Amino acid sequence: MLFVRMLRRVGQSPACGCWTPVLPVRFLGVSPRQIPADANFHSAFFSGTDHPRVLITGGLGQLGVGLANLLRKRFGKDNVVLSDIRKPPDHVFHSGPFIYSDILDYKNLREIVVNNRITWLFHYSALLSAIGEANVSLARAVNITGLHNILDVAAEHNLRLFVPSTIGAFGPTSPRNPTPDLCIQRPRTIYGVSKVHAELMGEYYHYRYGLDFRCLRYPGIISADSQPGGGTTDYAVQIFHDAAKHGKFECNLEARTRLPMMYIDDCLRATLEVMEAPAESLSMRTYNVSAMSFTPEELAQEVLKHVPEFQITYNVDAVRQAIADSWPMKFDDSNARKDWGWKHNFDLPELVTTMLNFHGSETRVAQAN
Ligand SMILES: NC(=O)c1ccc[n+]([C@@H]2O[C@H](COP(=O)([O-])OP(=O)(O)OC[C@H]3O[C@@H](n4cnc5c(N)ncnc54)[C@H](O)[C@@H]3O)[C@@H](O)[C@H]2O)c1
Ligand SMILES: C[C@@H](O)[C@H](N)C(=O)O
Repeated sequence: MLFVRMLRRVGQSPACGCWTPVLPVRFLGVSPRQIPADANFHSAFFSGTDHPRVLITGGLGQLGVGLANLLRKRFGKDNVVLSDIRKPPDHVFHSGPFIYSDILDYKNLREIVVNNRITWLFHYSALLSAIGEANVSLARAVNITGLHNILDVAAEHNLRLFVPSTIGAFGPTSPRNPTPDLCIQRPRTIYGVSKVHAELMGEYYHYRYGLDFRCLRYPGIISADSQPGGGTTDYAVQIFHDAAKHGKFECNLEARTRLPMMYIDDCLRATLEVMEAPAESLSMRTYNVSAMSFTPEELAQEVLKHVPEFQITYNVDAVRQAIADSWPMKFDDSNARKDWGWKHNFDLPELVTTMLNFHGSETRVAQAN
């Protein structure tokens, strides 16, 4: 299929001297789709009763169902459409609108946005760091080509767009302890490269076309009722299942590998908060967000307080270890705290108690308490 993009310049903004909304328009067939020159791309206003209509892509992964639950509580069940290319389990299918959406299919994306009158888009589809290294061409397609489709559909339909980035957007030449928002970003994974690309493209679309792009760099996210999708930080989720069930865990990272981490409730709340923040409060469009930072050894010590017989052993995965060694050890998120009031609720002790309470009701955690 031939995609041709037309850039339409409509004049210069007096405030910044930059071009005011200039739109990429895709031609599918012969008729160009044009958007009124006076369209407001910076912020859509929603009153208390006029909620955003939300689409979540890649929604059946570790984070999407939790995000849908949070957004449905806030905006109403029917205003949040979850989508993925996989078949949803029964409880997800019955919990609110679900739709098939392949982000590589632009026409399908556009149909969904139009038919559901979408105004906010949370773009969660991706291949994560470890699985991306095992399948570089698919990661490149989903994480880069897919992102281009998302940016275009968001710009064409005046959506507010959230795209998560990651600690993986930094590399061995970045300052690692702490890692600030603005510094060298030369990641060595296809995942990291695609996320730096997403940050830069989103910001470019913001400054060039007025797209309301918002992005947080998440740490490794730890969740109790959803499984991670093939990342380097997955050990910090699996350890709780294994500690509660078997009283032991084999870790695929070295004992002293320090990485930034966050409990899922903090991550999803940060996501909603940055999307609801007034545009004037955002001095940047891509922010680090942080909560805690620990090593497998430190995590195991905390688990031991709840599961006295717990044992951790190490069988290091060379690919994951090399990735982890190139990532930040600690994240500097002072800009998020200053600009839109970010504040985490879960530190290591609360995280471990919460995770083991979830997994432990009929296991050795319960017996120990
Ligand atoms: N989980 C974390 O620790 C973490 C940390 C930092 C950033 N992030 C980012 O947050 C987002 C969500 O992460 P996650 O952990 O839920 O990921 P995940 O790997 O668990 O889920 C990704 C989803 O994308 C879907 N997907 C793959 N190809 C697709 C396609 N062509 N079209 C539509 N969907 C497709 C998959 O089916 C999957 O359900 C990702 O962008 C990820 O990079 C996650
Ligand atoms: C850190 C994050 O992006 C993901 N959990 C990964 O390890 O790939």
